[in-house]
Amino acid sequence: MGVGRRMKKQGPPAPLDESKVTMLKKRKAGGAEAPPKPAPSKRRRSDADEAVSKKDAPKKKKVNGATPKVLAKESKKQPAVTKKAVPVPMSDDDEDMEDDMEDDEFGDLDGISEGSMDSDDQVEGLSDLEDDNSVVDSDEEGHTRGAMFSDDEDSDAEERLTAANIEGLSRKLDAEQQEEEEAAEQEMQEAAMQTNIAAPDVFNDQAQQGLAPDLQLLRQRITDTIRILGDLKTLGLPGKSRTDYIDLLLDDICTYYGYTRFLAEKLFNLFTPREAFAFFEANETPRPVVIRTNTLRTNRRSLAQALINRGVVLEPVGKWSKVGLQVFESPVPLGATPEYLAGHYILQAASSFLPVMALAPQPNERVLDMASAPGGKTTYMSALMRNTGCVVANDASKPRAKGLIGNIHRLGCKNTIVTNMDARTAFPKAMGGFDRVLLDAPCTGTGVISKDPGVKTSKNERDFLAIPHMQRQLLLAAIDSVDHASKTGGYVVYSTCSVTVEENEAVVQYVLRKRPNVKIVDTGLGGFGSPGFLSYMGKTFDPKMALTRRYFPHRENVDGFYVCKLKKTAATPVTKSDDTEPRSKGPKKSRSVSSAASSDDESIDRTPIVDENGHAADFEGGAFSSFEDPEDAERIARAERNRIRRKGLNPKGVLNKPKKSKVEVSEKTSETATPSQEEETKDIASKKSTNESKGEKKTAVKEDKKPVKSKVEKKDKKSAKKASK
Ligand SMILES: C[S@@+](CC[C@H](N)C(=O)[O-])C[C@H]1O[C@@H](n2cnc3c(N)ncnc32)[C@H](O)[C@@H]1O
Repeated sequence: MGVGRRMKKQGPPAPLDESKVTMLKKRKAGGAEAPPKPAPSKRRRSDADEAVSKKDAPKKKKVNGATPKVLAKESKKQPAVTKKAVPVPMSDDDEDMEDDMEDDEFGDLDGISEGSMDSDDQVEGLSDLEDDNSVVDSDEEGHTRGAMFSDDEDSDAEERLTAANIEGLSRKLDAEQQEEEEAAEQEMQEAAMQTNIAAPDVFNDQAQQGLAPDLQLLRQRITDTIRILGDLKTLGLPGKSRTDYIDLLLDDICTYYGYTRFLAEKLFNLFTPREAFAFFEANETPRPVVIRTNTLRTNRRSLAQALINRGVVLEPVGKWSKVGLQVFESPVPLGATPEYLAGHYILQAASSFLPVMALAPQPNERVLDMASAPGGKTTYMSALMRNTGCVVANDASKPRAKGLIGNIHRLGCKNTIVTNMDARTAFPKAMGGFDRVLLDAPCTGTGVISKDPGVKTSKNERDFLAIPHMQRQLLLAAIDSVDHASKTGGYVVYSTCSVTVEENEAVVQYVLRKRPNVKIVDTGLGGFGSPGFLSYMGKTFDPKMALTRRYFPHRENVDGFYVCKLKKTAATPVTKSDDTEPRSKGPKKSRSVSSAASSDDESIDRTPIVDENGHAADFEGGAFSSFEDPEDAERIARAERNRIRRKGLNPKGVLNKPKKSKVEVSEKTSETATPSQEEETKDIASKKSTNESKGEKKTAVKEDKKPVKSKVEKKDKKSAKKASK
């Protein structure tokens, strides 16, 4: 609450220093030579100033079609069930794609979000983030707005640019201050109300008196319940437990914001009750409109100048990006300006810059963008690589791939190849050995509810099983497609626009188990964002999970996002299915699973897999196996012995005879599968076998029968017949 979120800066924010704006405005009025005067502490603008600027100011359309004041009021007073989030302008690509999506061949990916469909630009990786002095945040103390865009252009140009933009920024600041004042007043009223009521009886249902709930009362009850949960001992009613209060709160959240109980609970569990409320609230307002400068065509200052000349009010998105511009007001549609059509920028959510910044692709590298449409991140990568090297931009959806191609052309990316394949099976078979891979995975979209409120009701339990399953498969394929011996890279970045643990930390944890040849490394995104979870609902994760980053709408005022960077330290060993060599004892030799590797012995990578301390890792029966797991093997053997005993035979005698094992059979059938697919499938099978052996021993025995029956059983029957004769 408080300042409208669209007006709030993104990133670790500090309020805009109004004195700097005032100072520059005065300089503008009094000539460039006018000495800077100290800014008034309370009001930014004199009444005279205000009158002049109000008279002179052209009537500008807010980028979202509403004034910030109105927005703020809406967000404060109106509940979600009746209000709609103010729409963010869509990029041409998004609009084009809407119809196409209907008959998308990937209709089975219904529950999947395309994420924040935007693109990215010139970020030179971590080092640039650290020493980016050219981008000066407007809120930073001790510098003037004259240094807003960069330090490599003459100050006159800067002055003109700033002066043209200043009026809009000044209006923005006024609106912000007014909102702040209103919010503070409301907060004081709420606080006064709350302190008067020692322990409100939230179970006395006044909110639902008629047919429709009284949303004002409902909201009050939500805040009351949260307050009580913060001090249950003192404020809780006798006989009412924490669970009772949480139950009531969840019901109210569902009614007020319009979520299914299933999703409300899932999201609620990520936070404290108070923070959960802030999260649900933030999902009701759109994030700020951000554009990314395409540095293949222009630079940020020139772009800002051109747009300001068209009456757009903007500001650098934050110190963390050299290429982002946050747009506050625009009298022109941002998806149709000459600059847009000329490919000077792309509409792109701020959070979607982050995975590319973490990946930090370098010029002349070979990079794969596994799920790339509509290409916000692909085109950013291309720009960072200065149109050198090669970006393979893949997407499984043909209609979406068309939008991707459109963006690639518009933005002038010449180092990009578009492919249209299912990345789970295509990579690394079709292509491998990349220096870096980005997997911006299809997800449930719980981080972008403000853009797509349909998520509130459309995502069910099945989605939260099927989508993480797909994400795991894709991430294994991403890892297998990277060249661990790359001189410049060897990195994979995994990102989603979802905030659930199932789609983020749990997926990463799964691949760490399956691929001990990768480790989590720092994203290089600095202190921006929160660390990944180290534990959740009784599950603990790799301690390095803290290096992964989470972004939330209510914390950073960006779309909910997750970014994890992995470094591949050794080749992925081949699984048995494509290992034609006899197995030797001791540390396993590994083989690069590139497309060539599966067919060409020359490319066998014999680098032993080492752990972080450089010791050869022993994967016998370990992370790369499934039915080879000792406990599975033991279960299978026990079931087999029991089966033979039930036949009245001696298991020792029968089992010593040579026979075909189930593992061999299953290997043959899965010969065509890629390693990642195969392991994922085996993993599910292995889980199944564990469940069966726990509760359904009979089924397990029955399943084990098949491969053995053909040879051993027939022999047994024959010898039994002979004996009876
Ligand atoms: C989050 S969106 C990608 C957004 C894109 N990275 C960007 O920044 O513009 C996820 C994409 O994954 C694609 N996708 C879904 N399943 C896939 C698969 N098995 N292989 C490749 N792409 C897939 C979807 O078509 C969708 O375009």
